Parts: sequence; C-alpha cells; structure tokens
Amino acid sequence: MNIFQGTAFTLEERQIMGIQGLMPAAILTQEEQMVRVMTNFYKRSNDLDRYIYLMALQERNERLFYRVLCEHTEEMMPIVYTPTVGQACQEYGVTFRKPRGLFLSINDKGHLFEMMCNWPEQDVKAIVVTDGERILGLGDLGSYGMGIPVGKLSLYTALGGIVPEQCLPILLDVGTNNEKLLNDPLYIGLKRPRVKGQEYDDFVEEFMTSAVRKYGQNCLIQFEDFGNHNAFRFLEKYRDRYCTFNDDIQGTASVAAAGVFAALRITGKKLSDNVFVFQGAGEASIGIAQLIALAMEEEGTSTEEARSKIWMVDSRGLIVKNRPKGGVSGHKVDFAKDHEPVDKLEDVVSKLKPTVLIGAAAVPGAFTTKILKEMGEFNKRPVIFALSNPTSMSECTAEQAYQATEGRCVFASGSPFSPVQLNGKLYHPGQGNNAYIFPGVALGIIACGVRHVEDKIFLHSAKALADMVTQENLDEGRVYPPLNLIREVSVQIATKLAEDVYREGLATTYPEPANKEEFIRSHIYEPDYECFVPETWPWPQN
Ligand SMILES: O=C([O-])CC(=O)C(=O)O
Ligand SMILES: [Mg+2]
Repeated sequence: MNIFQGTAFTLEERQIMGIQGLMPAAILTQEEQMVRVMTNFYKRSNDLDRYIYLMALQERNERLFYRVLCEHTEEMMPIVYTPTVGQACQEYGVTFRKPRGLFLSINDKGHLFEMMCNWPEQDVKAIVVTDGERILGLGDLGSYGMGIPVGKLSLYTALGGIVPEQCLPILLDVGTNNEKLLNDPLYIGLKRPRVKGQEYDDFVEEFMTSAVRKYGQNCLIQFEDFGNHNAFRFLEKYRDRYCTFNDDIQGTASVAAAGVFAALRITGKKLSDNVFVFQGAGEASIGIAQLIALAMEEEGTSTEEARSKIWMVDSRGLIVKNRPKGGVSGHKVDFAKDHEPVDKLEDVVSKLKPTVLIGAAAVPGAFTTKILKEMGEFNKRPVIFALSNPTSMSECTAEQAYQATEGRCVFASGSPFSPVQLNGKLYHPGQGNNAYIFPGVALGIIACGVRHVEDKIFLHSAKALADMVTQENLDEGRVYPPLNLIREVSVQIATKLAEDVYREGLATTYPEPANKEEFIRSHIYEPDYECFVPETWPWPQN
C-alpha cells in the first residue's frame, strides 16, 4: 500500500511519524498539490513524457495520482491509456523505471503459486493478464506489453472505483517472436521465441489454478491482448470454471453494440433492418458480431436470420463458404455466406451496401475515401466505426469520415479523435473503447461476488451504456456519453449488473442489498488522503 502524501502530511502526522523536517514547512492540500502536478504535466512537451511523469506520480503518491485521473479524466485517459500507452509499450525498455505488476515467466513453471505469494498485497480481487502477443493493434510486444495491464487497472480504480491494492497486473512471459525486441539490448523479457503448444497451455493452466488458490474463486481474471488463436480458446476453456472474461472479445463487443444501439436512435432503423460489414474477423469483430446477433435474437429474430445480416471481410477477402483462398475456421464459420468470393473491401461495400461498417483489424486506412463516400451515398446516416487501436492503426480519421459523408455519418473510433469542424458545424466523434465497459463490469462483479461472467452481462451493459446517451448527445453526433461522465457510466453499468445477478441468483455477496445503486456507490474508492493521527492525539497532558 502506498501511503505517501508528501507535503500534505499535517504537522501532527509529521510529528507522530517522525518525519518532521524531512519535508519543507508548508502544508498543502491535495488540491494545491494537484496544481503542481498539472503544471508539470503541461510543461512536458510530448505525451510519452507526460506518461512517464504520471507513472512516477503513481509510484510516489498513489492517491494524488488517482485524484488527478478522476478530476481530469478526459485529459488523462489518452496518456495513461490508449493511445499513449501503446507508444509507452513499444518503448518500454526506455520508459521502464521501477517494475510494476507481477512478471511470471515460462522459466518459473512449477513455482507460480510461490511467486504470487511474493506479491505484497493479500486481498487481490482483480487481475488483468496478458502474454503480450497482440498489444492493441501493434502486434507482439512480449514483456513490453506490461503497460497494458497496468493501464487497464489504473482505469479499474479511476473509472470503476476499485481499490488499487485489490488490483494485480500480470505479464506472462513466454518469449517473443518480435525480432526487433530479440535484438533490443534494453528488452526486459525472455529473449527466446514464444513457447507454444502443450507447454504454453500448461503454463496458463498453472497460472489460473495458482491465482485461484491464492486469491479465491471470486477473483476476477481479465484476459487482455492475447493472440487471436489463444484468446478464443482460453475464453471457452475457462469461462465456466473461473470468474473470467476477455476484454478484447467481450468488452469491445459491448461498447460497439452500445454505439450501434445509440446510432439506431439517429438512423431510425430497427437493429435487424441493418446490414453489417466488418473489416476483420478477429477477437473484436467476432465478439461484436456475436453480441449483435444475440441482441437481434432477444428481439425475436432467428439465429440464422441474425447471422445473415452480418458479413465479414478478413485478409483473404469476404468470408464465404468454400472460399477458394480458404481460411474459414473457428467462429468465422458462423458468419460465412453462400456468396461468390470478393477480394477487396471496396468491392464488398459496393455490392452489399452496408448500413453499418465496422473496422477492427488494425489495417490503417482500410476505409478509403471511396468506401466512405459510398457509405454516404447508400445511407442518409451511415454508421462508421473505426475501432482499431492506437490512433495510428485507425481505419480512417474522424475528419476523413465526416468529410466524405458531408458530416452525415455516425462515427466512432477506438482511440480518441478531437471534435471536427466542418461547414461551420462541430462534430463530436465517439470513443468506442472498452474503457466504457470493463471498469463498470468489474465493479459490479467484485461488489456482488459474481463467479461467472455470462455474455448477457455484456449485452445488458451495452444497453445500460446506450441508455445514458441523451438526445442532446445524439444531436451532436455522439453515440456515447461524454468522457467526463465515464465514472457515472461505470456506476450505472454496475448497478444494472447487480440488479440482474441478484434477480438470477448469480450473486454470492449476502445479504442482498435493498438499494443496489447505493450498494455499488458504497464500494467506490475515493482518493482523498487518509488521516494518520489517532483520535487521542495529542496525548492528554495529565
Ligand atoms: O486498450 C484499448 O484501448 C482497447 C483494447 O482493449 C485494445 O485495443 O486491445
Ligand atoms: Mg485490449
């Protein structure tokens, strides 16, 4: 636990702790300290330096760090999280100061439980784990990927109100296939090719059993930025045995579905009246497609019909049955169509005339001007989501999308874009990032003691998020609530989750709270300083 409060320690606290004189005489409030932080923050000339500055603050004075994140969320999120965290991971060898989180390597096989016992906190309620194989849309960053669990968990606290000591970032180091890192003298991980097959699976299995042995069956384990092939396998393998979910599949699905639900209020269409085209058929696309299909089914559409509205394009072209180029396996099969092969996204869009176009394959520029213009020709209000992260991987920029559609598109992206001015009107692109979902879902799960994270949770969270979008937001082109409300979004998602899980007998925290929202709010961590002076201080004189 980090208790350093610096110049905010009162005189009594300084005396009691024997630290008087170890700091200057002035006694500052947390608000005054925040002025210093913000001044330093603005002085930095680039975002990576701002990231390094904030990480040092987190290390030095955790409560002040979270106060800053809570009060300046919109400004801080792109630094401690996407997109800057991506750059920080790419340059982790240089940004690295003091290790944060737990590093478990394949060489430690057989000792993972003992190593978890080295972690100083005992009451861990949430783990975010990665093996660094697919960090955002940046690919294999090996151990440098640790920035992601650290960043995600700082949002657990800042946005979801989870107590920092209850959060544990974990990096599973099984090597890397990134040549650049293998030749990088500053690389912090194992310099060996990735371990695969049975040995890798056994290692992950040992990690899961050790985590639960140490922290209990209720410990929430969020899988993050694993390679496609492993992400789906582990989700299937562990979802019924552990309290676990995959953020890139389920969290992203939820936030994208919420954006679609809100967009329907603008386009005036029913969900099942849409034609969806996905650029990509990886974790995010499959997750979104499955959740949208589930939402259609809940509205009475058959599974077959729901899937017929959803088309996918991967690196080998449109996903059709018996594709000459092959590669239709796993969940892609569910969305494969009886249709002639089409190689290019541009041709797919021309032929299918989608109402909703979603990109999540980290192919920058995949939404060409021609595609965007056609979306504008086919639809009064085309829905265009460029979800790949970080910004450099986005399928198009917000400006390109608004320009090509004369401002008519409903646009959202995974990484933030600034508002766009076009013909005298200001357009607010949405940030369709799972950060709207995972902190609230985690808060609800931890507070209610949920043991299994069902898909329905993500569908209902999507609806709760979409419900928070006001008519005024929609008029501005927003399909998500403004980021400065994101903490409240988490409370609403967690409250909805609490109502559902108690009704369905999935909660294990008893007695059942009568007022779910109050119950959720009572769990929220506040970064105010603690008082270290016992009530009896100063001691009575006689
Ligand atoms: O981290 C983010 O910004 C969203 C996410 O999970 C990813 O892109 O992998
Ligand atoms: Mg991710």
